[in-house]
Amino acid sequence: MNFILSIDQGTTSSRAIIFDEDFSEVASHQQEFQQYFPKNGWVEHDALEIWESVLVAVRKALSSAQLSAKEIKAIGITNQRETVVAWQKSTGKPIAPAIVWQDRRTEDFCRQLRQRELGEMINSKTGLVLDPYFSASKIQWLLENTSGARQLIAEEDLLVGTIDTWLIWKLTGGAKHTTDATNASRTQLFNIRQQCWDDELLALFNIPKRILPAVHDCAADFGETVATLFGDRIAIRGVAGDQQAALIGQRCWQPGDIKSTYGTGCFVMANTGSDIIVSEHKLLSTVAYRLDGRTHYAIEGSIFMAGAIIQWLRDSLGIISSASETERLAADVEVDHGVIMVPAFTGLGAPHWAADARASISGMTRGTDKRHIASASLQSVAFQSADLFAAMESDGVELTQLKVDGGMVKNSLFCQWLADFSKLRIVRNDFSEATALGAAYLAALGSGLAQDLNSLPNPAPHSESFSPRINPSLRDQLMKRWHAAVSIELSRNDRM
Ligand SMILES: Nc1ncnc2c1ncn2[C@@H]1O[C@H](COP(=O)(O)OP(=O)(O)O)[C@@H](O)[C@H]1O
Ligand SMILES: O=P(O)(O)OC[C@H](O)CO
Repeated sequence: MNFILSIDQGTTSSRAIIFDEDFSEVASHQQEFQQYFPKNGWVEHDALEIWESVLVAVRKALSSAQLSAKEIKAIGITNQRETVVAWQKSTGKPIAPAIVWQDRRTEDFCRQLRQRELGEMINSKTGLVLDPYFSASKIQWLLENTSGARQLIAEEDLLVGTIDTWLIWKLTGGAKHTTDATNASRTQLFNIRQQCWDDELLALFNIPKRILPAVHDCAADFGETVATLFGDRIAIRGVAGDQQAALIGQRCWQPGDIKSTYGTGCFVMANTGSDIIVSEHKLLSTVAYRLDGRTHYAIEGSIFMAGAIIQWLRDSLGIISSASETERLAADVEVDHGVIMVPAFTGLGAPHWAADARASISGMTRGTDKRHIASASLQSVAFQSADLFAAMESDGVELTQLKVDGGMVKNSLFCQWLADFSKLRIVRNDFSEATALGAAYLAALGSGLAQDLNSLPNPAPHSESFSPRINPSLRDQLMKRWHAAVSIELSRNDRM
Protein backbone atom coordinates (compact mmCIF):
# COMPACT_ATOMS: atom_id res chain seq x y z
CA MET A 1 0.00 0.00 0.00
CA ASN A 2 1.26 3.50 -0.86
CA PHE A 3 0.47 6.41 1.43
CA ILE A 4 0.61 10.13 0.78
CA LEU A 5 1.21 12.82 3.35
CA SER A 6 -0.30 16.27 2.93
CA ILE A 7 1.04 19.22 4.87
CA ASP A 8 -1.59 21.97 5.02
CA GLN A 9 0.08 25.01 6.53
CA GLY A 10 -2.83 27.42 7.19
CA THR A 11 -3.04 30.89 8.72
CA THR A 12 -3.87 29.70 12.21
CA SER A 13 -2.80 26.07 12.27
CA SER A 14 -0.67 23.47 10.55
CA ARG A 15 -2.20 20.14 9.66
CA ALA A 16 -0.70 16.87 8.49
CA ILE A 17 -3.07 14.39 6.88
CA ILE A 18 -2.14 10.91 5.67
CA PHE A 19 -4.11 9.42 2.79
CA ASP A 20 -4.13 5.88 1.45
CA GLU A 21 -4.12 5.00 -2.28
CA ASP A 22 -7.88 5.60 -2.51
CA PHE A 23 -7.35 9.03 -0.91
CA SER A 24 -9.25 8.03 2.19
CA GLU A 25 -7.93 9.73 5.29
CA VAL A 26 -5.87 7.42 7.49
CA ALA A 27 -4.73 9.84 10.21
CA SER A 28 -4.25 13.52 10.83
CA HIS A 29 -2.93 15.96 13.36
CA GLN A 30 -3.55 19.69 13.70
CA GLN A 31 -1.27 22.08 15.55
CA GLU A 32 -2.26 25.69 16.25
CA PHE A 33 0.40 28.39 16.53
CA GLN A 34 0.63 31.96 17.81
CA GLN A 35 -0.72 35.00 15.93
CA TYR A 36 1.05 38.32 16.56
CA PHE A 37 -0.64 41.72 16.14
CA PRO A 38 2.18 44.11 17.14
CA LYS A 39 0.61 47.28 15.72
CA ASN A 40 -2.64 48.46 14.23
CA GLY A 41 -3.09 46.60 10.93
CA TRP A 42 0.00 44.41 11.38
CA VAL A 43 -0.23 40.60 11.43
CA GLU A 44 2.89 38.51 11.96
CA HIS A 45 3.94 34.89 12.41
CA ASP A 46 7.15 33.42 13.76
CA ALA A 47 8.45 31.30 10.85
CA LEU A 48 10.29 29.01 13.27
CA GLU A 49 7.06 28.40 15.20
CA ILE A 50 5.38 27.52 11.91
CA TRP A 51 8.21 25.10 11.15
CA GLU A 52 7.96 23.52 14.62
CA SER A 53 4.18 23.18 14.25
CA VAL A 54 4.63 21.36 10.94
CA LEU A 55 7.19 18.98 12.46
CA VAL A 56 4.87 18.16 15.36
CA ALA A 57 1.86 17.70 13.05
CA VAL A 58 3.75 15.34 10.70
CA ARG A 59 5.30 13.28 13.52
CA LYS A 60 1.99 12.92 15.36
CA ALA A 61 0.09 11.99 12.17
CA LEU A 62 2.71 9.34 11.35
CA SER A 63 2.57 7.94 14.84
CA SER A 64 -1.24 7.82 15.01
CA ALA A 65 -1.30 6.07 11.60
CA GLN A 66 1.42 3.72 12.92
CA LEU A 67 3.37 4.31 9.73
CA SER A 68 7.06 4.91 9.19
CA ALA A 69 8.48 7.47 6.77
CA LYS A 70 9.49 4.58 4.47
CA GLU A 71 5.81 3.82 3.83
CA ILE A 72 5.05 7.37 2.63
CA LYS A 73 5.36 7.56 -1.13
CA ALA A 74 5.36 11.35 -1.33
CA ILE A 75 4.55 14.61 0.43
CA GLY A 76 2.24 17.29 -0.96
CA ILE A 77 2.51 20.78 0.52
CA THR A 78 -0.22 23.40 0.53
CA ASN A 79 0.00 26.67 2.38
CA GLN A 80 -1.40 30.05 3.34
CA ARG A 81 -0.43 32.20 0.37
CA GLU A 82 1.30 35.61 0.05
CA THR A 83 2.81 35.49 3.58
CA VAL A 84 6.56 36.15 3.28
CA VAL A 85 9.62 34.93 5.15
CA ALA A 86 13.19 36.22 4.73
CA TRP A 87 15.97 34.13 6.20
CA GLN A 88 19.71 33.87 6.36
CA LYS A 89 21.03 31.08 4.17
CA SER A 90 24.03 30.26 6.37
CA THR A 91 22.15 30.01 9.68
CA GLY A 92 18.66 28.98 8.55
CA LYS A 93 17.22 31.70 10.82
CA PRO A 94 14.52 34.16 9.79
CA ILE A 95 15.82 37.74 9.85
CA ALA A 96 12.44 39.16 10.91
CA PRO A 97 8.90 37.99 11.72
CA ALA A 98 6.97 36.66 8.73
CA ILE A 99 4.56 39.27 7.35
CA VAL A 100 1.17 37.60 7.01
CA TRP A 101 -1.16 38.04 4.02
CA GLN A 102 -3.64 39.94 6.24
CA ASP A 103 -1.02 42.56 7.18
CA ARG A 104 -1.77 46.11 5.91
CA ARG A 105 1.47 47.92 6.82
CA THR A 106 2.43 48.56 3.19
CA GLU A 107 -0.75 50.44 2.32
CA ASP A 108 1.05 53.82 2.03
CA PHE A 109 3.63 52.35 -0.30
CA CYS A 110 0.93 50.73 -2.44
CA ARG A 111 -1.01 54.00 -2.49
CA GLN A 112 2.06 55.80 -3.84
CA LEU A 113 2.36 53.24 -6.64
CA ARG A 114 -1.36 53.64 -7.41
CA GLN A 115 -0.89 57.42 -7.56
CA ARG A 116 1.89 56.86 -10.09
CA GLU A 117 -0.76 54.98 -12.10
CA LEU A 118 1.18 51.73 -12.05
CA GLY A 119 -1.84 49.63 -11.07
CA GLU A 120 -2.88 48.80 -14.60
CA MET A 121 0.58 47.67 -15.71
CA ILE A 122 0.93 45.49 -12.60
CA ASN A 123 -2.55 44.06 -13.08
CA SER A 124 -1.96 43.18 -16.73
CA LYS A 125 1.22 41.24 -15.87
CA THR A 126 0.21 39.60 -12.59
CA GLY A 127 -3.62 39.54 -12.71
CA LEU A 128 -3.58 41.12 -9.22
CA VAL A 129 -4.85 44.36 -7.74
CA LEU A 130 -2.19 46.71 -6.33
CA ASP A 131 -2.81 46.03 -2.63
CA PRO A 132 -0.79 45.24 0.53
CA TYR A 133 -2.35 41.74 0.49
CA PHE A 134 0.24 40.45 -1.98
CA SER A 135 3.89 39.55 -1.26
CA ALA A 136 5.79 42.15 -3.33
CA SER A 137 5.29 45.16 -1.07
CA LYS A 138 5.83 42.96 2.01
CA ILE A 139 9.21 41.73 0.69
CA GLN A 140 10.12 45.31 -0.21
CA TRP A 141 9.22 46.36 3.35
CA LEU A 142 11.33 43.57 4.89
CA LEU A 143 14.36 44.48 2.80
CA GLU A 144 14.06 48.20 3.59
CA ASN A 145 13.25 47.90 7.29
CA THR A 146 15.27 44.96 8.58
CA SER A 147 18.69 46.01 9.63
CA GLY A 148 21.42 44.21 7.69
CA ALA A 149 19.07 42.80 5.03
CA ARG A 150 20.69 44.59 2.09
CA GLN A 151 24.15 43.65 3.40
CA LEU A 152 23.12 39.97 3.52
CA ILE A 153 21.93 40.25 -0.09
CA ALA A 154 25.33 41.66 -1.07
CA GLU A 155 26.95 38.67 0.69
CA GLU A 156 24.58 36.27 -1.13
CA ASP A 157 23.35 35.12 2.28
CA LEU A 158 19.66 36.08 2.12
CA LEU A 159 16.72 34.08 0.79
CA VAL A 160 13.09 35.03 0.54
CA GLY A 161 9.98 32.99 -0.08
CA THR A 162 6.36 32.25 0.64
CA ILE A 163 5.56 29.61 3.29
CA ASP A 164 5.84 26.67 0.85
CA THR A 165 9.36 27.79 -0.05
CA TRP A 166 10.35 28.18 3.61
CA LEU A 167 9.02 24.69 4.47
CA ILE A 168 10.67 23.03 1.45
CA TRP A 169 13.96 24.70 2.36
CA LYS A 170 13.72 23.48 5.96
CA LEU A 171 12.46 20.00 5.04
CA THR A 172 15.26 19.46 2.53
CA GLY A 173 17.90 20.77 4.93
CA GLY A 174 18.54 23.80 2.74
CA ALA A 175 18.98 21.78 -0.47
CA LYS A 176 16.06 23.35 -2.35
CA HIS A 177 14.94 26.95 -2.73
CA THR A 178 11.82 26.44 -4.83
CA THR A 179 8.15 27.30 -5.17
CA ASP A 180 5.34 26.38 -7.55
CA ALA A 181 3.54 28.48 -10.15
CA THR A 182 0.42 29.05 -7.98
CA ASN A 183 2.35 30.47 -5.02
CA ALA A 184 4.54 32.50 -7.37
CA SER A 185 1.40 33.95 -8.97
CA ARG A 186 0.42 35.52 -5.61
CA THR A 187 3.64 37.45 -5.09
CA GLN A 188 2.83 40.24 -7.59
CA LEU A 189 6.33 39.72 -9.02
CA PHE A 190 5.41 36.83 -11.34
CA ASN A 191 4.24 37.38 -14.90
CA ILE A 192 1.32 34.97 -15.22
CA ARG A 193 1.28 35.22 -19.02
CA GLN A 194 4.98 34.44 -19.48
CA GLN A 195 5.28 32.27 -16.34
CA CYS A 196 8.47 33.88 -15.05
CA TRP A 197 9.65 36.47 -12.51
CA ASP A 198 9.11 39.84 -14.16
CA ASP A 199 12.21 42.08 -14.39
CA GLU A 200 10.20 45.32 -14.57
CA LEU A 201 8.29 44.44 -11.39
CA LEU A 202 11.44 43.30 -9.59
CA ALA A 203 13.02 46.68 -10.40
CA LEU A 204 9.89 48.55 -9.28
CA PHE A 205 9.87 46.83 -5.87
CA ASN A 206 13.69 46.84 -5.69
CA ILE A 207 13.91 43.08 -5.15
CA PRO A 208 16.86 41.17 -6.68
CA LYS A 209 15.83 38.04 -8.58
CA ARG A 210 18.54 35.92 -6.98
CA ILE A 211 16.85 35.96 -3.56
CA LEU A 212 13.66 34.47 -5.05
CA PRO A 213 13.04 30.72 -5.49
CA ALA A 214 12.98 28.69 -8.71
CA VAL A 215 9.41 28.17 -9.97
CA HIS A 216 8.19 24.63 -10.78
CA ASP A 217 4.97 23.00 -11.97
CA CYS A 218 2.63 21.97 -9.13
CA ALA A 219 3.46 18.26 -9.54
CA ALA A 220 7.25 18.14 -9.72
CA ASP A 221 10.44 17.18 -7.92
CA PHE A 222 10.74 19.53 -4.92
CA GLY A 223 13.50 17.44 -3.28
CA GLU A 224 13.57 14.99 -0.37
CA THR A 225 13.20 15.55 3.36
CA VAL A 226 16.40 14.99 5.33
CA ALA A 227 16.32 11.54 6.93
CA THR A 228 16.83 12.81 10.49
CA LEU A 229 13.46 14.63 10.53
CA PHE A 230 11.07 11.68 10.21
CA GLY A 231 13.36 8.62 10.31
CA ASP A 232 13.84 8.34 6.56
CA ARG A 233 13.82 10.54 3.45
CA ILE A 234 10.43 11.34 1.93
CA ALA A 235 10.03 12.77 -1.58
CA ILE A 236 8.22 16.13 -1.88
CA ARG A 237 6.32 15.91 -5.16
CA GLY A 238 3.35 18.32 -5.03
CA VAL A 239 2.93 22.00 -4.07
CA ALA A 240 0.11 24.54 -4.44
CA GLY A 241 -1.26 27.54 -2.56
CA ASP A 242 -4.13 26.47 -0.31
CA GLN A 243 -6.95 27.99 -2.36
CA GLN A 244 -5.65 26.44 -5.55
CA ALA A 245 -5.24 23.11 -3.73
CA ALA A 246 -8.88 23.35 -2.61
CA LEU A 247 -9.93 23.98 -6.24
CA ILE A 248 -8.04 20.82 -7.24
CA GLY A 249 -9.34 18.83 -4.25
CA GLN A 250 -12.92 19.89 -5.07
CA ARG A 251 -12.30 18.41 -8.54
CA CYS A 252 -12.97 21.77 -10.21
CA TRP A 253 -10.92 20.79 -13.26
CA GLN A 254 -13.20 22.10 -16.01
CA PRO A 255 -13.59 25.74 -17.05
CA GLY A 256 -16.61 27.14 -15.18
CA ASP A 257 -16.18 24.87 -12.12
CA ILE A 258 -16.22 26.98 -8.97
CA LYS A 259 -15.48 26.54 -5.26
CA SER A 260 -15.49 28.72 -2.18
CA THR A 261 -13.36 27.95 0.87
CA TYR A 262 -14.33 29.33 4.28
CA GLY A 263 -11.29 29.11 6.56
CA THR A 264 -9.66 32.13 8.21
CA GLY A 265 -10.63 34.14 5.13
CA CYS A 266 -12.94 33.22 2.27
CA PHE A 267 -11.69 32.65 -1.25
CA VAL A 268 -13.97 32.04 -4.20
CA MET A 269 -12.25 30.61 -7.23
CA ALA A 270 -13.56 29.67 -10.67
CA ASN A 271 -11.53 27.64 -13.15
CA THR A 272 -11.19 29.59 -16.43
CA GLY A 273 -9.11 26.99 -18.32
CA SER A 274 -6.41 28.40 -20.59
CA ASP A 275 -8.09 31.85 -20.59
CA ILE A 276 -7.11 34.77 -18.41
CA ILE A 277 -10.32 36.67 -17.66
CA VAL A 278 -9.65 40.34 -17.00
CA SER A 279 -12.20 41.38 -14.38
CA GLU A 280 -14.10 44.65 -14.50
CA HIS A 281 -14.95 44.26 -10.81
CA LYS A 282 -11.50 44.03 -9.24
CA LEU A 283 -11.50 40.24 -9.09
CA LEU A 284 -8.11 38.59 -9.51
CA SER A 285 -6.78 36.51 -12.39
CA THR A 286 -4.44 33.89 -11.05
CA VAL A 287 -2.80 30.55 -11.77
CA ALA A 288 -5.16 27.68 -10.85
CA TYR A 289 -2.47 25.05 -11.41
CA ARG A 290 0.37 24.26 -13.80
CA LEU A 291 0.82 20.63 -14.81
CA ASP A 292 3.17 19.26 -17.49
CA GLY A 293 4.10 22.85 -18.35
CA ARG A 294 0.47 23.75 -19.12
CA THR A 295 -0.99 26.62 -17.14
CA HIS A 296 -4.65 26.61 -16.12
CA TYR A 297 -6.01 29.92 -14.87
CA ALA A 298 -8.71 30.98 -12.42
CA ILE A 299 -10.62 34.08 -11.44
CA GLU A 300 -10.72 34.72 -7.70
CA GLY A 301 -12.50 36.87 -5.15
CA SER A 302 -10.89 37.21 -1.72
CA ILE A 303 -12.54 38.11 1.59
CA PHE A 304 -10.01 38.70 4.35
CA MET A 305 -12.10 37.74 7.39
CA ALA A 306 -14.46 34.74 7.46
CA GLY A 307 -13.81 32.14 10.20
CA ALA A 308 -11.44 34.71 11.73
CA ILE A 309 -14.51 36.73 12.76
CA ILE A 310 -15.75 33.72 14.71
CA GLN A 311 -12.31 33.38 16.31
CA TRP A 312 -12.53 37.03 17.30
CA LEU A 313 -15.88 36.37 19.02
CA ARG A 314 -14.25 33.50 20.89
CA ASP A 315 -10.77 34.84 21.68
CA SER A 316 -11.15 38.63 21.86
CA LEU A 317 -14.76 39.22 22.92
CA GLY A 318 -15.04 35.92 24.80
CA ILE A 319 -18.77 35.66 24.07
CA ILE A 320 -18.55 32.09 22.79
CA SER A 321 -16.36 29.22 23.89
CA SER A 322 -16.32 27.34 20.59
CA ALA A 323 -16.93 28.27 16.94
CA SER A 324 -19.77 25.77 16.59
CA GLU A 325 -21.77 27.60 19.29
CA THR A 326 -22.53 30.35 16.77
CA GLU A 327 -24.99 28.12 14.94
CA ARG A 328 -27.20 27.55 17.97
CA LEU A 329 -27.00 31.21 19.04
CA ALA A 330 -27.82 32.57 15.58
CA ALA A 331 -30.71 30.15 15.10
CA ASP A 332 -32.31 31.56 18.24
CA VAL A 333 -33.09 34.99 16.69
CA GLU A 334 -34.99 36.10 13.60
CA VAL A 335 -32.94 36.52 10.43
CA ASP A 336 -33.88 40.22 10.14
CA HIS A 337 -32.86 41.35 13.63
CA GLY A 338 -31.39 44.58 12.26
CA VAL A 339 -27.82 44.17 13.58
CA ILE A 340 -25.21 44.42 10.84
CA MET A 341 -21.52 43.70 11.09
CA VAL A 342 -19.10 45.03 8.46
CA PRO A 343 -16.07 42.82 9.16
CA ALA A 344 -13.40 45.15 7.76
CA PHE A 345 -10.96 44.31 10.58
CA THR A 346 -8.11 44.22 8.08
CA GLY A 347 -9.76 46.31 5.38
CA LEU A 348 -12.19 45.05 2.76
CA GLY A 349 -11.08 42.76 -0.05
CA ALA A 350 -12.89 42.13 -3.35
CA PRO A 351 -14.74 43.83 -4.88
CA HIS A 352 -13.90 46.97 -2.81
CA TRP A 353 -10.16 46.69 -2.06
CA ALA A 354 -10.34 49.29 0.70
CA ALA A 355 -7.25 48.57 2.80
CA ASP A 356 -8.01 51.35 5.30
CA ALA A 357 -11.65 50.44 5.94
CA ARG A 358 -12.33 49.25 9.47
CA ALA A 359 -14.97 47.03 11.06
CA SER A 360 -18.25 48.11 12.62
CA ILE A 361 -21.37 46.68 14.24
CA SER A 362 -24.46 48.82 13.78
CA GLY A 363 -28.18 48.63 14.41
CA MET A 364 -27.85 47.54 18.04
CA THR A 365 -30.57 48.17 20.59
CA ARG A 366 -30.77 47.66 24.35
CA GLY A 367 -32.08 44.16 23.55
CA THR A 368 -29.05 43.16 21.50
CA ASP A 369 -27.09 40.24 22.93
CA LYS A 370 -24.56 37.69 21.80
CA ARG A 371 -27.12 35.81 19.71
CA HIS A 372 -27.49 38.85 17.44
CA ILE A 373 -23.73 39.36 17.27
CA ALA A 374 -23.21 35.69 16.35
CA SER A 375 -25.90 35.96 13.69
CA ALA A 376 -24.55 39.24 12.29
CA SER A 377 -21.06 37.70 12.11
CA LEU A 378 -22.20 34.68 10.11
CA GLN A 379 -24.46 36.81 7.93
CA SER A 380 -21.62 39.24 7.14
CA VAL A 381 -19.64 36.45 5.49
CA ALA A 382 -22.69 35.30 3.53
CA PHE A 383 -23.44 38.91 2.43
CA GLN A 384 -19.86 39.43 1.27
CA SER A 385 -19.94 36.14 -0.61
CA ALA A 386 -23.16 37.14 -2.36
CA ASP A 387 -21.46 40.37 -3.51
CA LEU A 388 -18.51 38.38 -4.84
CA PHE A 389 -20.69 35.93 -6.75
CA ALA A 390 -22.60 38.84 -8.28
CA ALA A 391 -19.30 40.43 -9.38
CA MET A 392 -18.21 37.15 -10.96
CA GLU A 393 -21.46 36.84 -12.85
CA SER A 394 -21.04 40.39 -14.15
CA ASP A 395 -17.59 39.35 -15.38
CA GLY A 396 -19.22 36.63 -17.46
CA VAL A 397 -18.68 33.63 -15.16
CA GLU A 398 -21.78 31.44 -15.29
CA LEU A 399 -22.82 30.35 -11.81
CA THR A 400 -25.38 27.68 -11.08
CA GLN A 401 -23.98 25.92 -8.07
CA LEU A 402 -21.08 26.39 -5.74
CA LYS A 403 -18.93 23.78 -4.00
CA VAL A 404 -17.98 24.88 -0.49
CA ASP A 405 -15.37 23.69 2.00
CA GLY A 406 -13.30 24.89 4.98
CA GLY A 407 -13.96 24.93 8.73
CA MET A 408 -16.89 27.35 8.60
CA VAL A 409 -19.11 25.24 6.33
CA LYS A 410 -19.63 22.76 9.15
CA ASN A 411 -22.15 25.42 10.17
CA SER A 412 -25.38 24.45 8.33
CA LEU A 413 -27.19 27.69 9.12
CA PHE A 414 -24.33 29.59 7.50
CA CYS A 415 -24.57 27.34 4.39
CA GLN A 416 -28.31 28.02 4.22
CA TRP A 417 -27.73 31.79 4.40
CA LEU A 418 -25.12 31.48 1.67
CA ALA A 419 -27.77 29.87 -0.55
CA ASP A 420 -30.41 32.41 0.50
CA PHE A 421 -28.37 35.57 -0.01
CA SER A 422 -26.56 34.45 -3.16
CA LYS A 423 -29.57 32.73 -4.75
CA LEU A 424 -27.32 29.78 -5.61
CA ARG A 425 -27.36 26.06 -4.85
CA ILE A 426 -24.63 25.39 -2.29
CA VAL A 427 -23.00 21.96 -2.38
CA ARG A 428 -21.15 20.69 0.68
CA ASN A 429 -19.57 17.28 0.36
CA ASP A 430 -18.95 15.02 3.31
CA PHE A 431 -15.23 15.65 3.25
CA SER A 432 -14.23 19.12 4.43
CA GLU A 433 -10.47 18.75 3.83
CA ALA A 434 -10.49 19.61 0.12
CA THR A 435 -7.26 21.61 0.51
CA ALA A 436 -5.22 18.69 1.86
CA LEU A 437 -6.80 16.37 -0.70
CA GLY A 438 -5.70 18.72 -3.51
CA ALA A 439 -2.11 18.63 -2.26
CA ALA A 440 -2.28 14.81 -2.01
CA TYR A 441 -3.57 14.63 -5.60
CA LEU A 442 -0.60 16.73 -6.75
CA ALA A 443 1.86 14.53 -4.84
CA ALA A 444 0.28 11.46 -6.46
CA LEU A 445 0.75 13.01 -9.91
CA GLY A 446 4.30 14.11 -9.10
CA SER A 447 5.34 10.71 -7.80
CA GLY A 448 3.82 8.74 -10.67
CA LEU A 449 1.06 7.16 -8.55
CA ALA A 450 -1.47 8.72 -10.95
CA GLN A 451 -1.03 9.71 -14.57
CA ASP A 452 -3.52 12.56 -14.87
CA LEU A 453 -6.23 14.36 -12.90
CA ASN A 454 -9.04 12.27 -14.35
CA SER A 455 -7.53 9.05 -13.06
CA LEU A 456 -7.64 10.26 -9.43
CA PRO A 457 -10.32 8.59 -7.28
CA ASN A 458 -12.93 10.68 -5.48
CA PRO A 459 -12.94 9.76 -1.78
CA ALA A 460 -16.09 11.79 -1.06
CA PRO A 461 -18.70 11.21 -3.75
CA HIS A 462 -21.60 12.11 -1.44
CA SER A 463 -22.72 15.67 -0.94
CA GLU A 464 -25.46 17.68 0.70
CA SER A 465 -26.99 20.71 -0.91
CA PHE A 466 -28.68 23.89 0.30
CA SER A 467 -31.14 25.67 -2.00
CA PRO A 468 -32.38 29.25 -1.62
CA ARG A 469 -35.59 29.31 0.42
CA ILE A 470 -35.75 32.85 1.84
CA ASN A 471 -38.61 35.14 0.84
CA PRO A 472 -37.08 37.17 -2.08
CA SER A 473 -38.29 40.54 -0.76
CA LEU A 474 -36.78 39.82 2.65
CA ARG A 475 -33.54 38.90 0.96
CA ASP A 476 -33.51 42.18 -0.98
CA GLN A 477 -34.23 44.13 2.19
CA LEU A 478 -31.35 42.43 4.04
CA MET A 479 -28.93 42.97 1.15
CA LYS A 480 -29.96 46.63 0.99
CA ARG A 481 -29.26 47.07 4.69
CA TRP A 482 -25.88 45.37 4.27
CA HIS A 483 -24.90 47.57 1.30
CA ALA A 484 -25.91 50.70 3.22
CA ALA A 485 -23.67 49.68 6.15
CA VAL A 486 -20.73 48.94 3.82
CA SER A 487 -21.17 52.34 2.11
CA ILE A 488 -20.92 54.09 5.47
CA GLU A 489 -17.61 52.33 6.25
CA LEU A 490 -16.25 53.06 2.78
CA SER A 491 -17.17 56.73 3.00
CA ARG A 492 -15.67 56.97 6.49
CA ASN A 493 -12.55 55.58 4.91
CA ASP A 494 -12.65 58.27 2.18
CA ARG A 495 -12.87 61.04 4.77
CA MET A 496 -9.84 59.84 6.77
N1 LIG B 1 -19.23 25.53 13.28
C1 LIG B 1 -18.57 26.62 12.91
N2 LIG B 1 -19.23 27.79 12.66
C2 LIG B 1 -18.57 28.89 12.25
N3 LIG B 1 -17.24 28.94 12.04
C3 LIG B 1 -16.54 27.83 12.29
C4 LIG B 1 -17.14 26.62 12.72
N4 LIG B 1 -16.16 25.69 12.85
C5 LIG B 1 -15.00 26.29 12.53
N5 LIG B 1 -15.21 27.58 12.18
C6 LIG B 1 -14.20 28.57 11.76
O1 LIG B 1 -13.45 27.98 10.70
C7 LIG B 1 -12.09 28.41 10.79
C8 LIG B 1 -11.18 27.20 10.66
O2 LIG B 1 -11.27 26.71 9.38
P1 LIG B 1 -10.00 26.10 8.65
O3 LIG B 1 -10.47 25.64 7.32
O4 LIG B 1 -9.40 25.12 9.58
O5 LIG B 1 -9.09 27.43 8.57
P2 LIG B 1 -7.56 27.73 8.16
O6 LIG B 1 -7.16 26.69 7.17
O7 LIG B 1 -7.61 29.12 7.61
O8 LIG B 1 -6.73 27.71 9.44
C9 LIG B 1 -11.89 29.08 12.11
O9 LIG B 1 -11.64 30.45 11.86
C10 LIG B 1 -13.20 28.87 12.86
O10 LIG B 1 -13.57 30.05 13.54
O1 LIG C 1 -5.25 30.10 5.82
P1 LIG C 1 -6.43 30.18 4.93
O2 LIG C 1 -6.96 28.81 4.60
O3 LIG C 1 -7.48 31.12 5.37
O4 LIG C 1 -5.91 30.75 3.50
C1 LIG C 1 -5.21 31.94 3.40
C2 LIG C 1 -5.05 32.33 1.96
O5 LIG C 1 -4.21 31.47 1.25
C3 LIG C 1 -4.56 33.75 1.83
O6 LIG C 1 -4.56 34.14 0.48
